[in-house]
Amino acid sequence: MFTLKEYGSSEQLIEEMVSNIVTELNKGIATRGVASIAVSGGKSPIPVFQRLSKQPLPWNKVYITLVDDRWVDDTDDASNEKLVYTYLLQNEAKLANFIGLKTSAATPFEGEQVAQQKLAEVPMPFDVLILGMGEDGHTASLFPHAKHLATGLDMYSDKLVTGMTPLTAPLDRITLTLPTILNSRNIYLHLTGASKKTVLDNALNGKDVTEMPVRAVLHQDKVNVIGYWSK
Ligand SMILES: O=C1O[C@H](COP(=O)(O)O)[C@@H](O)[C@H](O)[C@H]1O
Repeated sequence: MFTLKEYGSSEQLIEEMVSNIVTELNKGIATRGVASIAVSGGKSPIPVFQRLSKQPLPWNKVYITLVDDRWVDDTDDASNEKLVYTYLLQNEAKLANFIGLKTSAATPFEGEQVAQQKLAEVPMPFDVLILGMGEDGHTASLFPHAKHLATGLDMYSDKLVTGMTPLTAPLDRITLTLPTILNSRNIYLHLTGASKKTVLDNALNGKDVTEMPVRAVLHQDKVNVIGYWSK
């Protein structure tokens, strides 16, 4: 089920989203002794990471991973892993356990197996998984009309990750598959700006997941998805 929360300012959105993340991570730690969160890359998460990194939590009991990454070196500005190190694994959150998806393989397709083994260290279901959405309707690195999209969307597959070559963006990627994304207790879809609201409305009003892969997350009844939107 999808619910949209709209905020008057991005500051209000970030404050509430971070407070909800902290609540869910604390709940996970109280119940299971550990908690996990999968985060997106791109630009939208930066202020969330900055605020989250300062929250008092038993961070040594928190596992952080990525929903996707670009197949670039971790020193490259396009690397989502670099983004997490720069903005989230700071301050209090320095103590968290981070498990990235990138490996030393030459391509994400060759790296899938090792990435999958790394990911097995992260407690699942994720307590929280945060998604973004591109103007083309991609989420994580599930890209419209991409060759490996069917693999990524296959709910009967036991693959945790798949390589992806987007047609609408540069760089090969590795991404969690849809069944892995939906193996979450809470999914938050973080959107900023009027144009993303229009894209979201289009996604909610149509069914073709090949055209807009984010629909596979919006139109499912396995896990509640909360959209956080502000101008
Ligand atoms: O390429 C990517 O883009 C999306 C959206 O990023 P945003 O900056 O427009 O929010 C992101 O969710 C994904 O993780 C990233 O790899």
